[in-house]
Amino acid sequence: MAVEQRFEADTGVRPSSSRPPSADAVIEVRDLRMRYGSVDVLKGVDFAARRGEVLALLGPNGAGKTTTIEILEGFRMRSAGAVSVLGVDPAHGDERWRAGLGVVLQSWRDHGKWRVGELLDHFGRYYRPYSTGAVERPRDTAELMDVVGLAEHAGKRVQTLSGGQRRRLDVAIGIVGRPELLFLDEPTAGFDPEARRDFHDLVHRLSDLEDTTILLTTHDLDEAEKLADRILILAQGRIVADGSADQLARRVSRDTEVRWTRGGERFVHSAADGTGFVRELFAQYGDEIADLEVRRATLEDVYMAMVHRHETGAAGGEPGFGEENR
Ligand SMILES: Nc1ncnc2c1ncn2[C@@H]1O[C@H](COP(=O)(O)OP(=O)(O)OP(=O)(O)O)[C@@H](O)[C@H]1O
Repeated sequence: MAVEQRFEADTGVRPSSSRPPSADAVIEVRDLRMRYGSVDVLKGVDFAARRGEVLALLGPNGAGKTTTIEILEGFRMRSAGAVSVLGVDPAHGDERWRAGLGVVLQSWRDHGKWRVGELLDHFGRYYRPYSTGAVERPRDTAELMDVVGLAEHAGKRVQTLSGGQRRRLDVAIGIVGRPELLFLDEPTAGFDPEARRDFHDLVHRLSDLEDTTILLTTHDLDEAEKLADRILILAQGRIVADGSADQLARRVSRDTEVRWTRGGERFVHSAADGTGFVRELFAQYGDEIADLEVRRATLEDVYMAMVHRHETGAAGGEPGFGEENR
C-alpha cells in the first residue's frame, strides 16, 4: 500500500482539564457565577493560578473576561461561587491586600493635567506603608519610566501622550507598587510592534525575576502563545480549555498535518508521527516530492475549535483542524 494512503486523522476533541488547587495557589476560583439581570454571564468558572505563572484568559467579545477579572480584583461582587486571591476573598479584601495587586484596566481617561513623573510618584506614595524587608515599595519612578519606555516623556502632561504611550503609563501604574499579582486587561491594545515587544520582555522579566503572577486578557493569540504558561479559554460562561498552547494543540489534534505535491497532484494527510511519515514519504518517492509543508495545530485552530464547539453545543462532534482545512 502506498504511504500516501495510510494515515487517518485523529479528530477527537478532548474535554478541558480541571486542575486540583495547589498549595501555592495565588488565585483559586471555584464554580464562579455572575448574573446581570436575568442573563447568566458566568455559569461555573473554575481555575487556579500558581505563584509566578502567566495566564492568558481568552474568549469571544462578551464572554465575561473583564467581569471575571473585576471580580478577582474586588471591583465587582459575584453572584455565587468561591474565590480566593492572595489567600483572601476579594469581596472582603482590605488595603494591605489591595496593595499586593496591580491592575491595568481596559481604559481610563483621568489625570490628564498631571505630568507622567508626578503621577507615578503620586501613585507610588500609596504603596510606601506596604513596603517590607523582602519587597521594596514603591518602585523608583525613574527606573520605572525607563522600564516602560517613558523616560523621555517624564515631564509631559498625560493628556498630550499618544495612545500607545498612554497605555505604557497604564502598565507603569499597574506595577509601581511591585505587585505579587498583576491583572492586565488587553494591555497591548494600541501598541506598535516595538512597544509590544518591549511589553513582552517586561512580562517575562516580572514573572521570571520577580515571581509576579500575571493574569492577562488579550484577543491577540500570538501574544497569548508568546507570554502565557497557561491559556484559559472562556466560552458560554465556562472555562472550556486550560493548558499550555502545546497541550491545547494536542487536544484538538495529536497529529501533524503534512502537505505535498507529487506529479502535479496535491496531497494532505494527518500523521501521528509527522517526522516518521515524512521520512517514509521521501524513502518511497524521493525527488518526486515537492512543496512540502509540515504543520501542527496552532492556537488559532484550538481557539476556533473550542469556541465553535461550545457555541454550537456540538460536544464530541467537532472536526479536528486537519479535517477543517481540507
Ligand atoms: N454592568 C453590567 N450590567 C449588565 N451587563 C453587563 C455589565 N457588564 C458587562 N455586562 C455584560 O456581560 C457580558 C460580559 O461582558 P465582559 O465585559 O465581561 O466581556 P469580555 O469577555 O470582557 O468582552 P470583550 O472581549 O468585548 O472585552 C456582556 O454581554 C456584557 O454586555
